[in-house]
Amino acid sequence: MQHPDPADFGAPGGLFRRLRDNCAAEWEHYAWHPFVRGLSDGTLPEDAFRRYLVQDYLFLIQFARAKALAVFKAESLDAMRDKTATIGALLDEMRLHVGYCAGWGIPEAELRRTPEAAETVAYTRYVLDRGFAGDILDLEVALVPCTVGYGEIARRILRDPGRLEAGNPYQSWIDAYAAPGYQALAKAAAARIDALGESHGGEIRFAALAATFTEATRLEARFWQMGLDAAEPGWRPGYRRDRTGWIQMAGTPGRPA
Ligand SMILES: Cc1ncc(CN)c(N)n1
Repeated sequence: MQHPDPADFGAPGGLFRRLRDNCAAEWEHYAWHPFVRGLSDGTLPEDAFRRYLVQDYLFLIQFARAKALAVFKAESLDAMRDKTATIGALLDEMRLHVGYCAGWGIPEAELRRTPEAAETVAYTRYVLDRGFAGDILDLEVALVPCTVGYGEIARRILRDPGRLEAGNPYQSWIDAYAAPGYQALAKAAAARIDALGESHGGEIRFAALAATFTEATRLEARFWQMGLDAAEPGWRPGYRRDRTGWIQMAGTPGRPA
């Protein structure tokens, strides 16, 4: 476990932090999953990352649908405007994603023809279902582990003593989520949960909201695992394959060899 981040998301005592703290073990498993540690130290097998990238494209399409549902469910005209802007930002991000995948040797045609993995279907349809069945707070709580989680993950990686910076093949992915624009988006998402908690009965509804948040967090971790399952078995963070088998990389201050 790492030290607390001074620029943490959500207000102390606010609904976002209460939801996150309520599922601390599940959140830790998501935010510091072996996949994430492999991104940080650069040892994640490329097959795992490619599998993740393709499925993330499919995920983002469904995520845009969920954001559109949030416009429909929004509690005010201002909220409708804000949500509409985030859909625009997401659709722009998808264009970048297609270019990024091309850089990893994955053409757009492959993104389009690949079927969704069971983990992608489970996560995205779960979020949509919470939104269809509930109100704007139910939907935003199902969405928030995604937005804030990646903001926190990028910050954890930047503080990781075992991080490989120079020559890390995943550095541009890390940079995208550590960027001020994404960090501001994640902060706003956590603040919105706090505000909706006040206006929409977060206290009295806590048990149901916590169940949704925890399930979405678990499904995020399953999404990382789906990527890892595409790699050759036996990989662990800090290890690389050579002709003789898995070998541990040289030690760093944070990760002894
Ligand atoms: C599965 C997943 N979760 C979160 C994010 C960050 N918006 C993402 N791109 N993909």
